[in-house]
Amino acid sequence: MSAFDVIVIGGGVGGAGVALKAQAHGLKVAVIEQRDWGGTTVNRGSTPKKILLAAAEAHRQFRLTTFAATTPAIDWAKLAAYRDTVVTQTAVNFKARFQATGVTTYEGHAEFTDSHHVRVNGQLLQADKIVIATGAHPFELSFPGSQWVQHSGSFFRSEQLPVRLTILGAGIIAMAIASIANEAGANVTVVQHDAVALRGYDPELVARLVADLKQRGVIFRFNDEVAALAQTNHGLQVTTRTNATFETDAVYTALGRTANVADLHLEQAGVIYTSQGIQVEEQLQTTQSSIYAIGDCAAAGVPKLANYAIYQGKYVGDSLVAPVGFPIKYPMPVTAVFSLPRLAQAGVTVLQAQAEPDKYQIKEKSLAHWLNYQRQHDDQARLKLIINRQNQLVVGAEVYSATADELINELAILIQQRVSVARLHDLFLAYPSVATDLYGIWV
Ligand SMILES: Cc1cc2nc3c(=O)[nH]c(=O)nc-3n(C[C@H](O)[C@H](O)[C@H](O)COP(=O)(O)OP(=O)(O)OC[C@H]3O[C@@H](n4cnc5c(N)ncnc54)[C@H](O)[C@@H]3O)c2cc1C
Ligand SMILES: NC(=O)c1ccc[n+]([C@@H]2O[C@H](COP(=O)([O-])OP(=O)(O)OC[C@H]3O[C@@H](n4cnc5c(N)ncnc54)[C@H](O)[C@@H]3O)[C@@H](O)[C@H]2O)c1
Repeated sequence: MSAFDVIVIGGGVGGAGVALKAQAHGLKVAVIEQRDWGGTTVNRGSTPKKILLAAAEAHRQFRLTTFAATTPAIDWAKLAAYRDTVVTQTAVNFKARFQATGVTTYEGHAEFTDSHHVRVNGQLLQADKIVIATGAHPFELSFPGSQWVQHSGSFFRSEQLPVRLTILGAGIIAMAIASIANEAGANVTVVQHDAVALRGYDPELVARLVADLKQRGVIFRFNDEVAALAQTNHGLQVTTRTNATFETDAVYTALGRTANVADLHLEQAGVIYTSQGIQVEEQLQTTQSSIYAIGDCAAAGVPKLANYAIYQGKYVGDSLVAPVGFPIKYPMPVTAVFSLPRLAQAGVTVLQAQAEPDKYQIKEKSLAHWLNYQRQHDDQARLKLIINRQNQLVVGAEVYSATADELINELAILIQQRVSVARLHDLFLAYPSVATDLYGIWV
């Protein structure tokens, strides 16, 4: 039987965060991966998404900025081949990094036999500490014809662009798929069961994005759900709860994700989980103190995002050598929706500020007249800054623009460093750039 100081179940970004930290601390570490090294992020999430998005973005920029009579079409087959090359190479590098640093890798499905033992490919492994980093899978729906439904990951790895595609859910993944597919020439329909798209983001900025996508031809069906799908000679016939019918070629779900816990035999290890994921306390220990859970599989009360999974992984990697003795403390939240244009937020949100008007003031600024936005025809670009009324410091920001993901990171640095206008003006930056616009927009 092989024995380790730490076994990590799951070779995604969270698992890598723990394993590489623990290894750097001199521990003997094993990582077990059952499917693809790099997990969701590398294989079905942000890596393939951002490759496809680059093409859609270039197409949109060409259309908006060149005044050309026609825009060349995206060659989806070649784009897909390039995407697969990048994904494959990234996954290979992911595994190679473990091996280069001395982490032992296993390929196969891991399951607990007790709180210190895990079985993989019939082999029993033992460890003092075990970290569960098994991620999550797409939420499934069940209705007549639901066997024709694919997951969002299938869109990001598709070989062909469907002519007509339908997305279930109007969340963070749906908006990225709708933006990419629409720009690449597909007819897109988004079905959202209630009236709220991109829950948690400023509804006014979300309405701008929805209106923008509608104007480009995306159909939104709010307050509706798909009730049945049937195969026809021409594709799939969709019937909704409100009895609307339409034809489509592919249906993708983007309805949220459920923790991967079912086949780990957690009961053998004394680890409790709920529908939210594996129960963890504030130092990410499960109900069995030698076992931790991190990333998308843990019910830790934070967004299920790659940056949180990595942060939790590093925290646990440190705790394994010397218990930190204090709860995990998360940095200020910073997130982006990779739609065209993008939405991004940092710190206190507009919705939180609106709920506490005595505490926060919201300052809204159009960005459209700044050169960086003019040159990109980004004429809807907007920024909302949240100001703490007591000390007049900026504590949050939301941005709607083609480059919102970049600006939000710059704003996040200013917010976290509590940078004053005077200090910002002392900074010497390359001009003209998105960063130098900050001279004019910071309060
Ligand atoms: C389409 C999409 C786009 C996204 N885009 C972004 C983004 O832009 N920014 C962002 O921050 N986040 C994004 N996310 C979220 C991000 O991908 C996840 O938060 C992140 O992957 C979580 O990392 P993890 O290590 O917890 O899980 P995962 O990356 O899912 O890794 C878990 C690994 O564990 C393996 N595993 C599971 N069970 C077992 C077992 N029993 N034995 C062995 N191995 C097992 C799985 O095969 C998997 O490889 C996106 C997600 C999706 C689906
Ligand atoms: N840029 C990023 O940071 C990024 C990008 C993609 C994914 N992610 C991560 O992936 C997770 C999953 O994303 P997602 O877009 O699948 O989930 P989501 O929670 O963002 O959105 C799901 C949407 O589907 C709706 N919905 C639920 N049931 C429905 C039904 N039957 N019919 C129609 N609509 C229905 C929900 O109301 C919600 O609006 C996110 O929570 C996030 O953690 C992050």
